[in-house]
Amino acid sequence: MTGTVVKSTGSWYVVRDHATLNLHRCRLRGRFKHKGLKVSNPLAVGDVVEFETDETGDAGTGVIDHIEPRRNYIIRRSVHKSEHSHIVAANLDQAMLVVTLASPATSFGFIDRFLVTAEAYSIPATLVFNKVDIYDEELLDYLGQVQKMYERTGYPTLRSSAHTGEGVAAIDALLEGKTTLLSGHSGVGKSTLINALVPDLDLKTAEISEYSDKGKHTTTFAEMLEVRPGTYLIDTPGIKELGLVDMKQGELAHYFPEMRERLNQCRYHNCRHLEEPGCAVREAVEKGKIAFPRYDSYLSMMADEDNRH
Ligand SMILES: Nc1nc2c(ncn2[C@@H]2O[C@H](COP(=O)(O)OP(=O)(O)OP(=O)(O)O)[C@@H](O)[C@H]2O)c(=O)[nH]1
Ligand SMILES: [Zn+2]
Repeated sequence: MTGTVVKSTGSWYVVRDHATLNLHRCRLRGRFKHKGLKVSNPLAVGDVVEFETDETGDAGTGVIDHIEPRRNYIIRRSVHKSEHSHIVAANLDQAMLVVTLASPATSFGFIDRFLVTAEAYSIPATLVFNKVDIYDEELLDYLGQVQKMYERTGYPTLRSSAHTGEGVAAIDALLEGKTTLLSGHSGVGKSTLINALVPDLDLKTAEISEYSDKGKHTTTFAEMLEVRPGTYLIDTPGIKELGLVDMKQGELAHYFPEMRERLNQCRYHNCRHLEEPGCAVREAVEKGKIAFPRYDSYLSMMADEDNRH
């Protein structure tokens, strides 16, 4: 049978059968090895697997014996060298970042890091500006400018209020028929939004944990929630920021679309877009064609990379 992993505890996986939509608590048969991928978890939420129900075990249990090749995946890089990285989720159609300009404001640095990560994995990303119910006129005006900046770069944006319900239908429409990774820093209202988007959320999460909590290690990496059949949200509780893939410093500009399109216009092919003469990126920043906050994020990410090496 074929199914999708909707929750992983490290030792047990909850798999939704594609045919019946029933949940099965599954373990892995044998050991799975990744070619050239050093990760602590062989399977992640979103993985499509072949499994067999376990005749001898409890009803609803099974054994996974095959993993389908992934369309894409997001890895959370370990902080310490001794630790392996782990796969947060696989087979995503898009990513959505919930942010807010108030209480507490999300920094451009945080937003841009997320967008760079999504670019690196070729996953389309959307920004949702939540809590608009508490923005005053001035802040709403500023929001308009911020939205314009991201829209110009190619990222769709939405306004929402989990409290008044504004924008929730628009978010729901964007999710239709897709598997979406939902992310956001603590306090932006992600849980409140998920509650508004996923009907019977408590029931559904209870049902999933009934299957997974029987395992010993219940560290949850991520969970796939059903908005309706065919439409899924992947929540990543406890993950504040996605780790960037390992990239060479010279690659960073490729993950800023507005820089990417100008790279071949720089005088030097190995231009880092810092102080080099004849830099098309800097020129575009000076002419206002590249938004300064975006370039500023680029500079601070370059500095971070410098510190890591
Ligand atoms: N004014 C306003 N407050 C909101 C909105 N959405 C959420 N909040 C409030 O913001 C706080 C945080 O909301 P949560 O949904 O718990 O935020 P979260 O992003 O899930 O944060 P964690 O639970 O820490 O991960 C709560 O006090 C919510 O009531 C909104 O649209 N407008
Ligand atoms: Zn340059």
